[in-house]
Amino acid sequence: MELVTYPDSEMMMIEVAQRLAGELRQRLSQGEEASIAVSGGRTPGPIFDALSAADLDWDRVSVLLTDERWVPEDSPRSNTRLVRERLLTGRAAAARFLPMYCDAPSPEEGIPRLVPAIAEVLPLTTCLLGMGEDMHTASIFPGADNLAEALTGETILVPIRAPAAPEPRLTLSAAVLAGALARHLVITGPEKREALERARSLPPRRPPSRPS
Ligand SMILES: O=C1O[C@H](COP(=O)(O)O)[C@@H](O)[C@H](O)[C@H]1O
Repeated sequence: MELVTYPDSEMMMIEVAQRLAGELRQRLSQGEEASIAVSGGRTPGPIFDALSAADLDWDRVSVLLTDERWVPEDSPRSNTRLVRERLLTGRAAAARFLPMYCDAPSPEEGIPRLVPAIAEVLPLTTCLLGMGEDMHTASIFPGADNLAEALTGETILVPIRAPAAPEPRLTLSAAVLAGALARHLVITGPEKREALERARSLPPRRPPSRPS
């Protein structure tokens, strides 16, 4: 893992957006389609603002989330809502969005409806991850009910309930995230830096195999 630090977060957000756009552009120059999974939460908004203006063939790009809270799209907690408002706009409005929420009563019941479209765009061209101060990334939370499956299982989407998460969630598994051709974890502030160091000091798990 290459650790890059920036003097200010504005510069970081712009540079990360440029790197993501470059990875998508390179992939599109080699093939028909590209895919990007992005985190939700409070951090990535400025990256989305910059990325949405990138000059690339967005109509050949699939956009999905790394994880979603099981709330309808009009909820302020919806990661989908953030992506629609800040990323799928401007030039990027031409991209294809693959949902990670549907009107099923639970994530478990939604999975069969959501997985087929996601399976089609794997491996991901690139992936933008965030991290919480409790070390969760995507919605892979310490203490989550399905933590082992999320970390070492071979499924694509994993339902998650965790003490620190107010609602049920769906997350891409570590296998899908690890299978991305490029991965970026973006954090800001000393608390998340400390969380990152804690996470890096943990013993490694069995590396996930790529889902079929
Ligand atoms: O709940 C979530 O949290 C993480 C971190 O979010 P942030 O608000 O601290 O930036 C995010 O990466 C994840 O996608 C989201 O669902």
